[in-house]
Amino acid sequence: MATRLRPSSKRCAVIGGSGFLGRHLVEQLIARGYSVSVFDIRQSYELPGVTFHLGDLCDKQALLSALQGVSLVFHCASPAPSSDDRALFQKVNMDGTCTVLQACREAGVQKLVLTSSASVVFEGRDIKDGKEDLPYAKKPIDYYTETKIQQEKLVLAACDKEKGFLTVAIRPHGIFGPRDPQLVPTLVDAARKGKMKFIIGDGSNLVDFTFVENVVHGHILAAERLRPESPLCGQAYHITNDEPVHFWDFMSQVLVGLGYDAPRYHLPYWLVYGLALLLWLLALLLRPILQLQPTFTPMRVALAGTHHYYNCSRAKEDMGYKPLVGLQEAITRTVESYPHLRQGG
Ligand SMILES: NC(=O)c1ccc[n+]([C@@H]2O[C@H](COP(=O)([O-])OP(=O)(O)OC[C@H]3O[C@@H](n4cnc5c(N)ncnc54)[C@H](O)[C@@H]3O)[C@@H](O)[C@H]2O)c1
Ligand SMILES: CC(C)CCC[C@@H](C)[C@H]1CC[C@H]2C3=C(CC[C@]12C)[C@@]1(C)CC[C@H](O)[C@@H](C(=O)O)[C@@H]1CC3
Repeated sequence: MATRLRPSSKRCAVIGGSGFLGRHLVEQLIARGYSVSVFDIRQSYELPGVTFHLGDLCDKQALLSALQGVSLVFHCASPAPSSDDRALFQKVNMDGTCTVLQACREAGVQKLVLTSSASVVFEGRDIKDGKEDLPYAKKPIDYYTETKIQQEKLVLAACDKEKGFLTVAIRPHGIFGPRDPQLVPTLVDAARKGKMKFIIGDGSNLVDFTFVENVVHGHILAAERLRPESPLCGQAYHITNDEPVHFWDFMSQVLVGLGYDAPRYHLPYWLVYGLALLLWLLALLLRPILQLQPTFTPMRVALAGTHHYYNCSRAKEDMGYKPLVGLQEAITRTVESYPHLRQGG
């Protein structure tokens, strides 16, 4: 019989540790004296103190070998929202998360911190200062959101103090920062194609964008405060920059910072949303013969034209969370980190 290593409290695993958030989390964990095993389908960097285990999180045996001697697991793996692949989201975010839970229990892991998303409550309608008690979206706009809801439910329901397996979910919103493959690159790509001239709606909608280092801080606080007697067990926590900003001001700051023009002309929200829906249907119909990836998806248009900002006082009260980096500094640092995406660069 295989011997099980005794879990050490400073030994953790990051599932999805090769990704944008995962890598920032790994770097901070190393700086705080943890030894880290990264489990991912790819290896995107090397770092002293980090061991890479390549595998799919749907494969329990592969997970089990990576979780040996680990007491704390962060699960921040997911297919990219832009893939819009229902089968893949179900397999990885739902079935795969069940496998992660089984593997954690079998390997004797004591704590699991899930990266969920504030979007689990977003249905395309305004959310102002939303608290964690908002109901899950009944009609999620895309497959990504649909499976993130199921994933969060699975993880929170698995919290079991008697069996010594504690879980918590972090719900960040609009993560940005250096090395993000999604927000800034998509924005710049759209600007280069001349698609960022327009403001969707009247431009007054307030939203949260959260600097990646603040999201990492929230994850580590949650892990360290998660104990049998703490209020964190089986709960979800919003982690934001706590500085809602006008969506189009944020986009303009990033674009202008990189040398592009800010969007200027207004288009009615419902017109753009309707067009995005038509385009999505067309892409779905043509999928067997042609792979279309529209820039303006219904989800992106909804996010660009509504209020969606969240209250993070639960995280402040229960885990002493406070953003470490303010929004202006975060935007400056992010813009500076993308010299290759500058206009003419
Ligand atoms: N980026 C955001 O704005 C945002 C906001 C809220 C929540 N989240 C959540 O944060 C987490 C991290 O997102 P990110 O932006 O860093 O994404 P990312 O794509 O950069 O990282 C995800 C990582 O998961 C890995 N992965 C995917 N499928 C896997 C599988 N089957 N087995 C093992 N590894 C697999 C990928 O290889 C990648 O390294 C995700 O769970 C996402 O839902 C992201
Ligand atoms: C083409 C324009 C209208 C917009 C260009 C920028 C967009 C690519 C981003 C603006 C808001 C971003 C965002 C996400 C992806 C990238 C944007 C749409 C998420 C949907 C990614 C997944 C997360 O879980 C969501 C969350 O709740 O944090 C993100 C919400 C914001």
